[in-house]
Amino acid sequence: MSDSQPIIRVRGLRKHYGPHPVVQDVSFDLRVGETLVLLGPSGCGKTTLLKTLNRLVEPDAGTVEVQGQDVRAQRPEELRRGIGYVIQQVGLLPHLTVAENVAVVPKLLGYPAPQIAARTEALLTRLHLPPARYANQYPGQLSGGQQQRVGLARALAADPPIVLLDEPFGALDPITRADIRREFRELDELRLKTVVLVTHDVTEAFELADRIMLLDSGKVQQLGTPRELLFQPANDFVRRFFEAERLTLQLRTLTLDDLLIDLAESSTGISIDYSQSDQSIVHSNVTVQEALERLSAPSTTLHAPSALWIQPVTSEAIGAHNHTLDSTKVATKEALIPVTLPALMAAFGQAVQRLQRP
Ligand SMILES: Nc1ncnc2c1ncn2[C@@H]1O[C@H](COP(=O)(O)OP(=O)(O)OP(=O)(O)O)[C@@H](O)[C@H]1O
Repeated sequence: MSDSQPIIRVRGLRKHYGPHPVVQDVSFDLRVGETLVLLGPSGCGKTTLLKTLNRLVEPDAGTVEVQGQDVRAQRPEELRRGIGYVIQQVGLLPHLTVAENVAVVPKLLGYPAPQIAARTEALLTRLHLPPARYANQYPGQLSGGQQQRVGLARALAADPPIVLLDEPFGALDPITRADIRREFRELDELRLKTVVLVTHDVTEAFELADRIMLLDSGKVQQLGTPRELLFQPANDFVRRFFEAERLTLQLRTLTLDDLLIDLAESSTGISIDYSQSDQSIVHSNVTVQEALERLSAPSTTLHAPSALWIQPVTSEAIGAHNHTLDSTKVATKEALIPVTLPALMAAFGQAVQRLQRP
């Protein structure tokens, strides 16, 4: 398999249970290292679709290729060795310790004991379960969030190139869930893997996905980046699905980079006291949400800064900034672009309008 070939290739997949179509003509390609989130209302077929990838469900029609090979040509056990799998009900073996649970698959694969021990220790450490404290505990002695981390460590133990996750954070309270999601995003181990994750949580999908597949009644309604689904919805179902959280999602999806053109316009005429000492610098790749929080949260001086200085960090931003400098002559702090709260809000509004235009 060459690098340009998809690691997962699905064509014309269909599955019925009795008379009910559960997966209807689904096709997609996944690139190595990509995270695809399957999103949609309860019962829309997310789990069924996920399980066709590791042959826990056999489709009625269509093909699934993993690493260039039709999965039907591979023995299910062998196929699953290259595919980590995490489910909401974790499924840890209660009579095995944490370390033994993590070691199950590498042991089955006959890895040497010292290699398994080193891998287990490294994974537990990375997942914030210090081995000295947790390796010899039993699942029943752990919190739900800790069990979930062990489940993830177990799925990663044999270093599979693909990981399937079915509502992996579903059983956790919202705070633990947000924490684990952040850890999950920051885990180098997972950045290199191809991940397919099932959720019905829109925020989770937007935080974790490179692309989202939004399903309804087993049919793909749209497959695209979070930004595409938000700003170029393919149909009314997609539009309605994100309606309740639209503003929050827009604030978290757009970055200051996206607003630079609009900031050039909305900053004109706003007077900024450049001498003020409480202004702080943000990189242009932060989300609008983060910038808003910075401008409205109390700073160390117990009041919010009156302005932020945006430091362009991407080549597009630097290009746009040169344009800003020419047109507005904001040259006092050459490398930085000033923004106040009203200017940020105005630019955000303009950017949303611009991006929503067909
Ligand atoms: N083994 C099965 N036998 C019969 N019907 C099934 C089976 N598995 C799933 N279904 C049905 O197929 C439909 C899709 O189920 P699936 O679990 O794929 O949905 P989902 O989108 O993952 O739902 P949820 O978000 O609620 O977990 C549902 O109507 C479900 O009842």
